[in-house]
Amino acid sequence: MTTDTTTKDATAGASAPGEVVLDARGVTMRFGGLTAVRNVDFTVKSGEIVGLIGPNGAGKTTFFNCLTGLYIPTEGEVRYKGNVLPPKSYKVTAAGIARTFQNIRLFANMTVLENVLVGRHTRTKEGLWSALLRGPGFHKAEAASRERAMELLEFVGLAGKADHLARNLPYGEQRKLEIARALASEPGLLLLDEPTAGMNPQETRATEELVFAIRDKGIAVLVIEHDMRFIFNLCDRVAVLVQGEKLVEGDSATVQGDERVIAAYLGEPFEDAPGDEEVAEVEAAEAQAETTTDAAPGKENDR
Ligand SMILES: Nc1ncnc2c1ncn2[C@@H]1O[C@H](COP(=O)(O)OP(=O)(O)OP(=O)(O)O)[C@@H](O)[C@H]1O
Repeated sequence: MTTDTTTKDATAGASAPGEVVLDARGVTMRFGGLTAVRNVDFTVKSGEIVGLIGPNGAGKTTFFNCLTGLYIPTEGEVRYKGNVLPPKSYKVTAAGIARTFQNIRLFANMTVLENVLVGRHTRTKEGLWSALLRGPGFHKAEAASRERAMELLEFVGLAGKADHLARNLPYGEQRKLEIARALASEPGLLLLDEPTAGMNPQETRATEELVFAIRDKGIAVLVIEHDMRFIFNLCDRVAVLVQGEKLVEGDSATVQGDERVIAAYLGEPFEDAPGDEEVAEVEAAEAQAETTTDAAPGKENDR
């Protein structure tokens, strides 16, 4: 049981159901002449799992970066629980938004437990002097942090590997560890950037279960992913970005059935798609060719 006041409990970042936790208004991000994200309005409420999808280069990661203080939007603003985001990513984490990255960013030569402890630094109040002097306050805080880190490892299924070096974990477990480290900052909103990239189907299903369990703790989740089956199984709501703009937003069925989404992924249907007449002509020509071949003596031996 966690008793120390320097740490928060498992649901510290949780909010009342239905409360808007993330509110992005008119977010635009330009890089020189290129507009990567254009005038996007977007909200996430507590208790929700929201998906962000779109073809390559649609602006998903850029938008994520605008939500985590990595980029300051050229226009528009982002609020977390009513407050405009601070312009530094560590301050955004401290405010309650945690994230994982498309390319895993662990401390490879630290243990699994140490990686989670690093994620807790925004939630411990012990200062430099306390750490240097290693007084009773420091030891108490450290014990509480370890206890919480172990709880999180238990939650993601890695408690048995707390002492392993992060670099020795298989790929799927490294992704779980990243999630545990993000949860260590006790967020109210967790952003996952392609959490199933490179995973096999079993690992993907396990990740789905893990995300549901995170949501059940009262943490809102926003996820970017290319695996459509994963997204449509998982999300209460899905937004589609295309060329930096939000094209469609709705529940899975609405988004899956929207012709504009299909067109954005597959390209517009051919204007001159072959009609019945053309198909009949081709079939007739093929039949004719077959007859000619069969009739030609010694044809088999010519090959
Ligand atoms: N730092 C940057 N400087 C200049 N252009 C950038 C920068 N970051 C992204 N872009 C451009 O912005 C556009 C959107 O890129 P972004 O990576 O956000 O798309 P994405 O939807 O995440 O793509 P993917 O699914 O391939 O990861 C692209 O044209 C990209 O080249």
